[in-house]
Amino acid sequence: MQKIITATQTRQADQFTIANEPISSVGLMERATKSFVVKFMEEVPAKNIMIAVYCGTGNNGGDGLAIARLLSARNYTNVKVVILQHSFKTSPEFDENFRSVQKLNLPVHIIQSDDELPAETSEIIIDAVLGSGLNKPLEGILKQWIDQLNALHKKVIAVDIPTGMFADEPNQADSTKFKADLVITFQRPKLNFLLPESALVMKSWEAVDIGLDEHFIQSCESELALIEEKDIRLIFKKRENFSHKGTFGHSLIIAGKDETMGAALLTAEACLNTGSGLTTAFIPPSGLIALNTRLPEVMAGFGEPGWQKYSALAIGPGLGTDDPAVAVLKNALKNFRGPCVFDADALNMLASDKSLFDLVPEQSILTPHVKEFDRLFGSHKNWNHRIKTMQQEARERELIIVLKNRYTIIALPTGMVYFNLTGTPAMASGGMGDVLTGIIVALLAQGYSAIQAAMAGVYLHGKAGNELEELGYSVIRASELAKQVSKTIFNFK
Ligand SMILES: NC(=O)C1=CN([C@@H]2O[C@H](COP(=O)(O)OP(=O)(O)OC[C@H]3O[C@@H](n4cnc5c(N)ncnc54)[C@H](OP(=O)(O)O)[C@@H]3O)[C@@H](O)[C@H]2O)[C@@H](O)CC1
Ligand SMILES: Nc1ncnc2c1ncn2[C@@H]1O[C@H](COP(=O)(O)OP(=O)(O)O)[C@@H](O)[C@H]1O
Ligand SMILES: [K+]
Repeated sequence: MQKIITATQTRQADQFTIANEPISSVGLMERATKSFVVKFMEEVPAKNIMIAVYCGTGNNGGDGLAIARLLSARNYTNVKVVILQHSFKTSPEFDENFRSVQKLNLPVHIIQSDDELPAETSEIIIDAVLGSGLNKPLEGILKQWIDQLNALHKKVIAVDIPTGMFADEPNQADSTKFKADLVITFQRPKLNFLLPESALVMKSWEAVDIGLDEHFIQSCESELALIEEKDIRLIFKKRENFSHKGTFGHSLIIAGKDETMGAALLTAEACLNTGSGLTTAFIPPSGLIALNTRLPEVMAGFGEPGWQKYSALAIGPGLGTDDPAVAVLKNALKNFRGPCVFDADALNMLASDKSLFDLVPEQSILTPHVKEFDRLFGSHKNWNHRIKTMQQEARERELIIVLKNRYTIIALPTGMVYFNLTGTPAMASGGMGDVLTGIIVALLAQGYSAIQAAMAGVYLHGKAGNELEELGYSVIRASELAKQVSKTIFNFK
């Protein structure tokens, strides 16, 4: 688990590292920019490409100057520096790197407030204008310059954070930000990189280690963290020699209606492949032939389930929200006493009847996508706002809320909020959420706690997608992912 820290805490981590390593501030900048350059060289291997490094006059600008010098030392032959002198205030680290650059044979253009931007012929722009020191949206001449640069549609690689983008405060949708193809960021991704609004500003990001004091970072007060593979490895138990189907629990899936039987099949298939000992799917009779044909390992259930024999329940995929579906949900809420995952239409029914929502047992897992989330908890002005809501609701109702997205967010009853980084846009296809529900219920049935099942389930789901993408899938069918998950778990051994 890696804590996500704010811009202020990052500054404190810089200061702590400087004081305790010890290392000078400019030495830390040198280390950061060397890490940047290593990643940059992987992205842009052609040494003769024209590169313009746009620098501000603070430490992000200081980074830009150091990067220009380091690229030049690594035989990039067409590097120039453009300093946007929107203010006459410079940082000492900027000054020191400016002196170093002046000793080299690098073209340096200083643009002052009443100057026009010169024509730009470089193919690559490095954005080192402003970083985490941003304290207000861009305005005046700086905004004009960045608007002009955006209009050039060059390939832009930003240092640490795109100019004009706040790291952790909500960003105004219409404020000017320097649009980046790639952000090479220091030590940790910033919170806002993980939220969908960032797509307006940046296409991708890579975090590079700059040797900030990790002990200090992990001790920062933060309720936000990234899930790491090692966290999931700690969760997984090996299947024992004398284990049998009874060891791995019995999953109950209540899902599907005539038009959406596939949702039930996908949930059940993922559940099987995640190692549930037994799986029973309560589906309408119209789905029986499909179930028996496609998934002979799964038992079909009709009528009233014998609730006590099941270890875990998943309810909702493709279930519909008509009166019989409501009756089924009410019946489950009244009678089932084991761990539950509520998905899709179960969430929609909970949203339309808050008295039902209040019956959801503590430690249950809810897996809404954003629309289901807003139906449950009301509309939100932005994703930062959604995180606050899920944190509050998870705490108050003692639930595990899994808000699905590119980076799925998991809020725990403790108030901690985890971001999952596995997954790929190749997974953006129908039925993928049903598969996640099947994975989670299988983990619950095997005796993993709700927190473990949610975290490991989300991680595995995305990891299976990554594995398939590496095998050459540009789009992944949910049923392919449901198959892959068994191999993904195997790879964990
Ligand atoms: N050793 C270290 O410390 C390391 C630091 N590192 C690097 O430092 C970066 C942070 O640097 P930074 O704090 O100097 O801030 P930066 O983003 O360059 O801004 C400069 C100044 O601009 C101003 N300003 C703010 N908003 C504005 C606006 N809208 N329009 C106009 N001006 C505005 C504001 O000045 P003020 O308004 O307060 O006078 C601000 O102070 C960080 O992202 C990373 O790249 C790494 O090298 C690792 C080691
Ligand atoms: N761009 C993406 N990157 C990573 N994962 C994605 C992406 N788009 C969708 N997913 C994943 O696919 C699943 C979609 O869930 P959901 O919207 O409920 O699908 P459905 O209702 O079709 O089953 C979620 O787990 C989500 O995280
Ligand atoms: K920047």
